[in-house]
Amino acid sequence: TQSTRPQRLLAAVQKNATRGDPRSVVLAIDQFCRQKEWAMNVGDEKGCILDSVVSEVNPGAVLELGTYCGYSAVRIACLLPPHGKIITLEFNPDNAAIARQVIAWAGLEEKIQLVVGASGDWIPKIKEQFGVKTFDLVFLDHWKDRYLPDTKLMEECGLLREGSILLADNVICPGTPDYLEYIRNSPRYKSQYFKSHLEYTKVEDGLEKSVFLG
Ligand SMILES: O=C(NCCc1nnc(-c2ccc3[nH]cnc3c2)[nH]1)c1cc(-c2ccc(F)cc2)cc(O)c1O
Ligand SMILES: [Mg+2]
Repeated sequence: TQSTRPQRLLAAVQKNATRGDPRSVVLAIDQFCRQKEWAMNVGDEKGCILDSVVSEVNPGAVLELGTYCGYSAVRIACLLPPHGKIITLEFNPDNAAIARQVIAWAGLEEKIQLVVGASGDWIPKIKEQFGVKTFDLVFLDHWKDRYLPDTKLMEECGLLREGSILLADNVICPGTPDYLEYIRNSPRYKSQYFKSHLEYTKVEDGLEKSVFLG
């Protein structure tokens, strides 16, 4: 039977990356996506912006919405402080199964908690289920029409504190117009746009970084 793109991406990781070496996993995925098949990872160009934000925030608790194959979860987990953890949410169980194996190849199972399900269902349960008070950093990279409702839900569930950082992928392509309009006009956020390109292409895209002011 025909393999899927995530399965071929995992095979490239297992062939070209060194077990337990997260940076070699990131490199193997970027090479696969540049040389073989495009895939919707945040990628190397926007990934450098992600790295700089993670390093600056030095987060103890990270929430990622939209795991896909685990590329950004691995990239973020590499840079966490010793007790830092990331909870990452994936909707599609087949993608989650691939992401688990990518995360295992990188040797980051202890730092990355992968959860399968819908953000709207999970966000209200995170505090009790995972003993998290608030998140220092949230990386939004899931369905683009969920960025705004899930941001409002995180506010309502008390998952954000004064100084929490939201970093949103794809605010230009595919685009998240309602989220951008809200976050850039809300007195409760201070936002900054980082112009870049859609992963592995010359198409414009960017990351929107927003500080929750409480
Ligand atoms: O759809 C994307 N990403 C979403 C994956 C996901 N993985 N998990 C979820 C989830 C997780 C919990 C959820 N709860 C409710 N919906 C949920 C969706 N969503 C995406 C698409 C593109 C893209 C650009 C140009 C094109 F021509 C085609 C595609 C680029 C990107 O960087 C993306 O991130
Ligand atoms: Mg994305």
